[in-house]
Amino acid sequence: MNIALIAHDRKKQDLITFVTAYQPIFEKHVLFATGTTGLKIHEATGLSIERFQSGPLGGDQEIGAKIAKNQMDLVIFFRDPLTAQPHEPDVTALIRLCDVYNVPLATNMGTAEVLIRGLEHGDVDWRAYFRGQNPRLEK
Ligand SMILES: O=C(CO)COP(=O)(O)O
Repeated sequence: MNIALIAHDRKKQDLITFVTAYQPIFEKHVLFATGTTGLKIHEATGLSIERFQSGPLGGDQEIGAKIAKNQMDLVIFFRDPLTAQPHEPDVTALIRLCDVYNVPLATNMGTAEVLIRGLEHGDVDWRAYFRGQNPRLEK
């Protein structure tokens, strides 16, 4: 599965902690991230992550483009609900595209726990069928 990892600055440590806790699961999938988030997760875990631009410079939109092309299966986006973001329209657009394409989206750690355990349990396998692929054959 293709998984996008994104966190606003005050949520980055939470996401690093989360990915570290579930690293054995994340290792089985293809990871993408906005620029700074991806760098920090890579530094903390050594996981291989394809990085896009930093969020304020267009990274959210790049991930949105992959969603629009049916190339993203799950999005974990730890938003900071208490800090205004200069690129708020991009954040809103990314979340909107997840809803347009029925891509599972966690915007906080509580939901991310449920999603990642469900992923391991095969509950997201329907995404691969949706893409016309066998979920057991792809990384
Ligand atoms: O701003 C972001 C998401 O909206 C995240 O971007 P960075 O990962 O580059 O900090």
